[in-house]
Order: sequence, then structure tokens, then C-alpha cells
Amino acid sequence: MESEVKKPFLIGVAGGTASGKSTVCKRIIGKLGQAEVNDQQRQVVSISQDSFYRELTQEEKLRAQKGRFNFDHPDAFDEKLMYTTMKDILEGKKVTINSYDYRTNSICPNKTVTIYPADVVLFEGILVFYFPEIRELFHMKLFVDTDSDTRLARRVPRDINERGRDLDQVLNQYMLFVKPAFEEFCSPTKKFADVIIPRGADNTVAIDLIVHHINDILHPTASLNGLNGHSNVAIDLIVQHIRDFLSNRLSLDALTLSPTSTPALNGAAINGSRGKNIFFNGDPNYRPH
Ligand SMILES: Nc1ncnc2c1ncn2[C@@H]1O[C@H](COP(=O)(O)OP(=O)(O)O)[C@@H](O)[C@H]1O
Ligand SMILES: O=c1ccn([C@@H]2O[C@H](COP(=O)(O)O)[C@@H](O)[C@H]2O)c(=O)[nH]1
Repeated sequence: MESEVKKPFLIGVAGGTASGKSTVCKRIIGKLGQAEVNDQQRQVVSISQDSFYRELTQEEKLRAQKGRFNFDHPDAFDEKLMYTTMKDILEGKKVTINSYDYRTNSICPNKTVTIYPADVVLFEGILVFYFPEIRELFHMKLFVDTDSDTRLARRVPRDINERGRDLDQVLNQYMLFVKPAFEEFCSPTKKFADVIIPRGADNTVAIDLIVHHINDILHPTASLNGLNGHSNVAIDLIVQHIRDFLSNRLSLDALTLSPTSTPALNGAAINGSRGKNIFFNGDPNYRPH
């Protein structure tokens, strides 16, 4: 008998550099109890767009070493490889992806990672919503929206401590490429997101809502509300939030649905009991910042 093919629910997680994309993915995986599960058994896996940086020419490598190569431009990625890999994942195939080395600005030779078929796959990166064909593959799109001061303040120590850079290099690269490319290519893709997560992993309400949603996908029979995880993400999450809220017997007064949460849901916001906002982006023109 043929074994069952796992066709996963694919979630895109976009956001500027150091916005907290990988931390959000780790937090989701941890809350789903998947962090300690071995690679072959995992139901929820995360893949970074960094694995799809293309190989540089010799001339580009020399520029990269001087901080003069634009790693924030869409051309820095192998779009075709990203697309075929995501298609294979969606067909339930086992795939092999590259490991990327920031210190050498290149793919690690002889080091790949096997991604086994899973129920939920998170694909995170600065430009995961940029390429239309890839964008259309996602069942759910999240945008981690952290202000640029915070992102720069995080990127500087990270690049110095973990990516082998010095302060001048990090700041030059940021001013020359990272900031302009964020404004031109990354930030405009926020409008494609189903859910915008202000403050990334600090936003526990948003993370909990997303975890609930994924749990419903992983355990459909356990779902209290019979929601369809592939359809209206914003409405599903709001309904779940209200159900949880009521079942936890918290004060109804603390929950305020924004006036924009009309049936049309053109950019609804929930103000949670701890004053944490989650934006459900139904409106392409909606911008929290
Ligand atoms: N909510 C947070 N509070 C404090 N530091 C954070 C938070 N989220 C991420 N970081 C730190 O900021 C840096 C970038 O986070 P990361 O999740 O790798 O961002 P991205 O994947 O968007 O580049 C890391 O050093 C991480 O530990
Ligand atoms: O060789 C490289 C490749 C990429 N970068 C920078 O990395 C970030 C994307 O990674 P995040 O984890 O989302 O921050 C991008 O802004 C590139 O500038 C690099 O410096 N060197």
C-alpha cells in the first residue's frame, strides 16, 4: 500500500532584516511542541530564504568581501530554485536545501539540510513575498513589522558577533544597500500579508493566535469551531481569539473589536487585554507604520 503523501500548509514569513522572522518561527515551533522532535518526525518545519542566495561570480565575491554587493536585491536570490523547491514541498516531496555561510557570503560546500514532508512549512525571509509566483504558493502570509531603529540595533551586534563583520562594514552596508532595498522591495510586500505582527516575537497575542490556527490545521477534529484553515485567515483568527477569550472567562470589557472589523474586514485590529495589537490585513492599502 502506498504511504500517505503529506501536502503541507505553507506559511510565508516576511519582514525586514533582524525584524525577528526566525525568532517568530522558532517561537511558533516551540509552542507547538515541535522544537525537540527529530527532523524526520517533525510536523512543523522552518526554512530560511538565505538557503536560496545564488552563487556569486568571482567579481561579485570580491565586491561582497568589501561590503559592496547588494544582498537585499531580488537578483541576489535564485528565484527558480526557490520556486521549484516550494513546489516540491507542496507536493509532499522530501527536499534538500543548501546551508548558507554569511562569513564567506556563499553556500557551504558539502553541507545540505534535508527537509522531510511535514504538515506545516514556514518559509521566512526578507523577500519571500516579492516574487509573484512564489507568493501565490502560500496558504498564509505573515509580515513581522518591527521598527527600523530596533532592527538596526539588533543587526549591528548580530552581524559583528555571528556573521564576522566589523562596525563600519555593517553600517556602510546598511546605508548603501539594506535600508534602500528594504524600502524599495521588502516594505511594499507588507500589503500582501494576511497578518501583520507588530514587534515580532514580543507580540505574544499574535503568536498565540497563529499557533492556535496551526493547531487547528494539525488536529482538525480537535477544532472547536470547524474553521477552514485555508480560507479566511483573519476572520478565523478573530473568532478563535474571541472563543478563547470567553472560555478563559476573562472580562469581556477588556476585548475591543476595532470599528474596522466590519464583515468586510478591511484591515481589522484586535486590542488584546494586555494592550498588544495584531493587525489582520484585509486591505492592500493598509499600513500600521
Ligand atoms: N523580540 C525580541 N527581543 C529581543 N531580541 C530579539 C527579538 N527578536 C529577535 N531578537 C534578536 O534580534 C536578532 C535578529 O532576530 P532574528 O529572529 O534572527 O531576525 P530575522 O530572522 O528577521 O533576521 C537576533 O539576535 C535575535 O536574537
Ligand atoms: O552574504 C550575505 C547574505 C545576506 N546578508 C544580509 O542578510 C540579510 C537577510 O537576513 P536576515 O536574517 O533576514 O537579516 C539581508 O539584509 C542581507 O543584507 C549579508 O549581509 N551577507
